[in-house]
Amino acid sequence: MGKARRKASDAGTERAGKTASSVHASNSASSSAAAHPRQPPGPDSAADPSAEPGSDGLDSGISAAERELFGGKLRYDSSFVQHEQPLLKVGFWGMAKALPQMVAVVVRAAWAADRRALYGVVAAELGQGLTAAFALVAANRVLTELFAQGPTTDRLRMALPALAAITVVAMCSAVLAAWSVAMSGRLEPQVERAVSTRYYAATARVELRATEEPAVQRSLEAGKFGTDSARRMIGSSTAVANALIGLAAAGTVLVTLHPLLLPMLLLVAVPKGWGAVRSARREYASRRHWVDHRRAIATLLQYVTMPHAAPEIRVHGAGRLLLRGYEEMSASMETEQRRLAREQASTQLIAAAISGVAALGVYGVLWLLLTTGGMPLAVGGTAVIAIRTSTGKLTALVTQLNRTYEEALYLADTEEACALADQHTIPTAGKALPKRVRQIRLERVSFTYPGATRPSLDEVSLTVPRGTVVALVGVNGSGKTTLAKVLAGLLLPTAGQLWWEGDCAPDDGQEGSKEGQEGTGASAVEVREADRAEVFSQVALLGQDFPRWQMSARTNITIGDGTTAADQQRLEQAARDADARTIVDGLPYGWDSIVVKGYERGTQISGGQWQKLANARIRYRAAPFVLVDEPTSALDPHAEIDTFARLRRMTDDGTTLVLITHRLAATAAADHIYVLDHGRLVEEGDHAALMRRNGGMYRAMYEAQAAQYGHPPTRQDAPATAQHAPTDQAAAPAGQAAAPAQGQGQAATASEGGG
Ligand SMILES: Nc1ncnc2c1ncn2[C@@H]1O[C@H](COP(=O)(O)OP(=O)(O)OP(=O)(O)O)[C@@H](O)[C@H]1O
Repeated sequence: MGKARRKASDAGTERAGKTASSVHASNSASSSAAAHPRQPPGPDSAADPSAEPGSDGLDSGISAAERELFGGKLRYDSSFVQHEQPLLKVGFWGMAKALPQMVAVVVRAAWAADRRALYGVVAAELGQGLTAAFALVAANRVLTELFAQGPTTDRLRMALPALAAITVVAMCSAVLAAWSVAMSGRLEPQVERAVSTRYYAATARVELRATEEPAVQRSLEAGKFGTDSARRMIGSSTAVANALIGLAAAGTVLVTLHPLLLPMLLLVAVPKGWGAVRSARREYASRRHWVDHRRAIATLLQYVTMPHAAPEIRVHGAGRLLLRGYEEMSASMETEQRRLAREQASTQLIAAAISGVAALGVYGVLWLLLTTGGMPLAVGGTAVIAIRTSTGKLTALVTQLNRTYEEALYLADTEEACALADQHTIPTAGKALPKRVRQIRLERVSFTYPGATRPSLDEVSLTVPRGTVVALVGVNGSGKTTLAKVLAGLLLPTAGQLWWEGDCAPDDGQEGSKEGQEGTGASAVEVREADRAEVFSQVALLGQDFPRWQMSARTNITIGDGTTAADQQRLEQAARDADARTIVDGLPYGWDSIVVKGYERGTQISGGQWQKLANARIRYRAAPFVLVDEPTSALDPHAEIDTFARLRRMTDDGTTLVLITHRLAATAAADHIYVLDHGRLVEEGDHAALMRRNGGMYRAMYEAQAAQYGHPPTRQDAPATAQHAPTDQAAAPAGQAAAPAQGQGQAATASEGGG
């Protein structure tokens, strides 16, 4: 029993740890904690674990260190705690009634994953129940022979067949138990994989906007914890089945031997069952109440060993602060564990005492029956054996039922998350894009993030013509990144329309042509109706905080095209184009080097080198629309100028570059510049035109930057840095001519405000 409880506890700790890593991975953890401004309890509350958990479960149990380090109780906004109360509320019979439904979920998953293994587990468990019943019958036979009249040797000889049967049955039982272990060992990882694959595949297809909704976010987060619950449920359901079958077998044999034996068995077993339930609940309640504390401790320790925190840990003395917090918070945990152990011990003692009294009564009744001739001695002996084995089974049943129920709640979260993910999934069908996309055009596009009070994009109208460099400029928070995500089809406009416009092949029967354009060979598909997979296939993205895949240098580039097998030639070309080849040459294992430390073949690369790899990744993708957000923020001046020149050259083959950068020297070479402010398009034009605009936002930003170098620019000239940009503007790609008339009256075009 203790072992089983320990296991359940481990599972909980594992969960807490798992969440801790999420906390640690996301800066939002602390902000989330801050989002729950609670009045902290007095400093003694942690040291007074005898105090009942707070009614809201939030305020009590906080230590001084936790308050100092986290500004309050560290409560991660994860709904993995949402089922803790129901579990505590549901009684034993409630659990028992819910059992078939719970087990059905996992049986269905097992059935789909590996039927033969499932049959194997079921057969082995049924077989074990039968062998247990057989063993009791054989034991009864042995006792009957032993208590019979006659010389001892004769009685022993008579008992031999039954003894042999017991041996054979014990062997069969051992083989069946081993078979069950082997089959469930085969089944468990398959079920876990099936559930995980379903969950992660569904999650990866969710619309980006939906993931911004707190309810969806929470549900998807909660679903994570049920993936390994499916595996654990195989074990716990098997244990429940085992205990049930064993009990049924023992009960049947006992009733057959004497009708009074079954109620007697229950009299002994029920107190133990009560003790098990009470202990499991108390442990669960304690874990629930202290889970945040555990997680906070885990977070502290993770920081101590995290490479990116290492400098501050040493130089700022942050390590000392964390370790002090750890010691204090651990001391609170130890006090709680001592309290729990004391209470568990007393429950065990009470249960054992009641059970002992019941056993005394039972043995008294047995004695009475035996002495009055109401029961043969052999049957009495069998009853004692059955009572002993059955109490063990009943205790196991209660513990495992508790555990199965808990796991089933987490699994239900996963099921719910999958259903929600399916509800918000990116559609897999849609209209095909024009064969030759000429431009992306936004018509009064607005976008508001879920829960936001104001739009991040406000009626923006603009055009991104194929084969040009389009720069998005604006102060922090003006909506540039949001606009890039809308252009990429990741965020759908909450209002307005986004058109992918181009030419149809003469006879391709293209649907979605705009009215009035049919028959002209022109076509436009609105993004909501478009086949989104096709939209994504047109786009390469390099975000501000691009992912740094903890994988090989090769994969960090080839992952740019996850739909095809890695191509070495394409890889080499992409690396050369992004000036990343020299980085790979310097790595100890070349392309196979893992670009983070901590693994074999692992090595650390610099921030700028990461950025070059990411630049190579978008080249490897070879998509016609490339959206880059601050692609040079970590590069040295020469590398920066060179990278912008290389990016500019991408348009030579008709690729479109949407460039977001605060380095206005680079935007000077763009074909068209859109200036955003508070989500609105406020200016547009090329650099020279925008610089002629008196009081213009672009000009003000540009001049502020240039002044840093002590060389205020003249209004018309392109800056000196821009001259480093390739001079291939002369070979302006088709479609560029359409660029200046894009703002459609919303933004002040540079010529309007020309000074
Ligand atoms: N996930 C989000 N949820 C809610 N609001 C968001 C989210 N992302 C951005 N915003 C808000 O939208 C607005 C525009 O943000 P965006 O990241 O597009 O600006 P930006 O111009 O790219 O800024 P920066 O120059 O700092 O990168 C900001 O007010 C920001 O707070």
